[in-house]
Amino acid sequence: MAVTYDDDEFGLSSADEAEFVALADSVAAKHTNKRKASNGELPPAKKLAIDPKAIALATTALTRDFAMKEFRLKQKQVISWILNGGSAAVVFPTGGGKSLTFQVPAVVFSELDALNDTRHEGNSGLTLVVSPLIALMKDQVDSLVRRGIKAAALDSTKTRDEYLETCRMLRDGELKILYCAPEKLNNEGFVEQMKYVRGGIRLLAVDEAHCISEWGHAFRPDYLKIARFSQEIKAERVICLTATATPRVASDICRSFNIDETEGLFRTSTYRKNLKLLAESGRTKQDLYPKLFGFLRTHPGPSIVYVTLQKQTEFLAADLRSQGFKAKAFHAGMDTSVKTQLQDEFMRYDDLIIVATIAFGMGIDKPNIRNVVHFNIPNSLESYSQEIGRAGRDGKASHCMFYVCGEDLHLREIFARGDLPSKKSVRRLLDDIFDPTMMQLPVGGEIQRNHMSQGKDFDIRSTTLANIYAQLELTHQLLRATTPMYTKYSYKAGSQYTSPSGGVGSDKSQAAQAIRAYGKRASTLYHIDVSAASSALRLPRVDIVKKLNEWSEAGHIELRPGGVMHVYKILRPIRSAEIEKLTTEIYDLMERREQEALARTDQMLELITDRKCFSLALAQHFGDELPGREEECGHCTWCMTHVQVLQEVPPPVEFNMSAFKTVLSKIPDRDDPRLLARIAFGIASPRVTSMKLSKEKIFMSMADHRFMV
Ligand SMILES: Nc1ncnc2c1ncn2[C@@H]1O[C@H](COP(=O)(O)OP(=O)(O)OP(=O)(O)O)[C@@H](O)[C@H]1O
Repeated sequence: MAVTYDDDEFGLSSADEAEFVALADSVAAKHTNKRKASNGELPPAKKLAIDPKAIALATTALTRDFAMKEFRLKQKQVISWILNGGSAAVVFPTGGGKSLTFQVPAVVFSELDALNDTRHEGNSGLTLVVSPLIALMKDQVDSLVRRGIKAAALDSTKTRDEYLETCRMLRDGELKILYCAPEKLNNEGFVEQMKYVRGGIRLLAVDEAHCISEWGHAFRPDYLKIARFSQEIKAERVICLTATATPRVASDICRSFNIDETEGLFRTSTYRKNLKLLAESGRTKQDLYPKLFGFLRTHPGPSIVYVTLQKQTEFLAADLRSQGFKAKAFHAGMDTSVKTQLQDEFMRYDDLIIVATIAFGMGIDKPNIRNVVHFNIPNSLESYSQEIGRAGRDGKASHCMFYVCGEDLHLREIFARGDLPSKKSVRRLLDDIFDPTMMQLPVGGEIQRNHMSQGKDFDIRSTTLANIYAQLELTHQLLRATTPMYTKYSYKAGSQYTSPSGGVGSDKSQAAQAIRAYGKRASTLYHIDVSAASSALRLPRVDIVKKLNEWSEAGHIELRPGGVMHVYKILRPIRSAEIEKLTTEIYDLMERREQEALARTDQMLELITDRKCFSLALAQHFGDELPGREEECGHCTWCMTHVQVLQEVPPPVEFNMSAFKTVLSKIPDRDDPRLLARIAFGIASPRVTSMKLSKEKIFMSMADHRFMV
């Protein structure tokens, strides 16, 4: 069984690559002069005195634009701090209303400017929101636009016309809020565009800000670049939002964005008194099925059951249906249309159980979810807290059940250990990045590297690879990612493509000729290597990409970009002798991350196996207490029974030499001991996949052993 990882649905955009560079240039040129002070620097952000007028405007906006009666939690404090010129970190629980803390200021800035006569119309600047989920961005933009607020998102789903309209609104200073994915910050054109946006970046909002912390459970290298981006675009102020931040992660966020930790950190209690945190253990997974069925029978209502693997969602949903429940599976591998339909159904019905991977839930704002069940061990206390936070938003009693079983530990260990390559792999990767040709290049020169093939060649997962590049970029300041390129495109051709007189046939431009000459047909698809065509014909590749996009938008072809080539600028020279040290530093850091990932499982288990109130333990993990400093919530499994939940771990097994010999007999390679251990334990990797081993009997044949043995 190969482990399929679920991740958020975000990605590099296809249609915008060529457009962005060209259009950003024109926007940049137009506004360069307007915003720069005489020394080329922006004037420092002007701090407003705390202004009751600002709060009055915010309150009016709340009712007028958002149709809400009053502010919740610390929304008002945050908004006034932001309007006052401060940067903030906001830690509100899931569904706490974080979005409003940047949306209200975004609307109010221009009104405040008019009132104080500080800026002319159209110069009130932009609120830029960096958010990892395309679906979430879309929901928020749709809802803002419905309310008459000028908002847009830049992502791969946008048509050319939508994109151009966004650019026009930016130029005219009409746009109030722009959403983008963190990957966008690698796009040079975009960074330039944001540097010179009309009125400047008044507010940079960073959603899911815990991803910037290396101590966080969901660290994402692209997030590390946001702090640098914020400085480069001279954002006047920043707001970082998260539902889960331990004190250490919150400090990290504040430090990265220069946020005043005493005054600019707004944290509200994570404790939700209507959530009953429950746990039960079983010796085997089989023991837990009847318990789950019984629980769902006695606790009816909309429910989410979280499992780890995509396959499990299907199996368990089928099991539940056979027991008479209305249950459906959901995971990231499904078609977008199916996922959207499932989400709609879940919103509509009051008896549907969704069995899902972690891909389900972000952006689901259903008030009456009665149960959130974890049928496997959650990733971390942070994920657990976020996932259970989806229950009972209507304030009514809801149940959060965690079924724990020793068998699941293996699965968690697979996840925790999957990202660490062998040290040799890291060294080979670095030798490939810093190859002799690269070493000859001057500072400022560019190198191109294909992550996909590097991952395969050196047996490193794509997330790990991105991490290593981020370290080279931010920690070691050797490289800097710039706009990635699609080297290869595939397309399906419509009748217009082949007709000599149609729109495409009559196109005699050089780019059109290049496509016709280099687009090679293979069954139903044409494939074109844009870089090869570009260098052979001495034609800028951007022209070919533009033409492909143009035909695609006109409906003549159906375009599918592929083969991303990452482009890096050289920031400083490196000597060959440095590479060994660099390898050790990078490897050591990744090894530490592996240990932290393992520790997160332990923390998750301690929460429910300790002799302690679950709600208190969870609150304390986030640097919080129960209201009134109570020691017990009174409604978790511990408080209700005062009996410890025992996690039944299978006893360790003796090392099985014959099983190991079988592994050795099937794998002739002896260059990487970790590869052998991975196969025996059941950890997939690019090399394991390319050797087609994950379906072999030896794969996971020693899953009952400890990995380190
Ligand atoms: N002051 C308020 N009064 C009434 N409803 C509010 C208020 N603030 C926010 N809401 C509503 O609460 C819901 C959750 O808000 P929002 O999506 O901003 O939460 P969030 O903190 O971003 O949650 P998540 O962590 O899940 O992203 C939304 O439906 C929003 O309209």
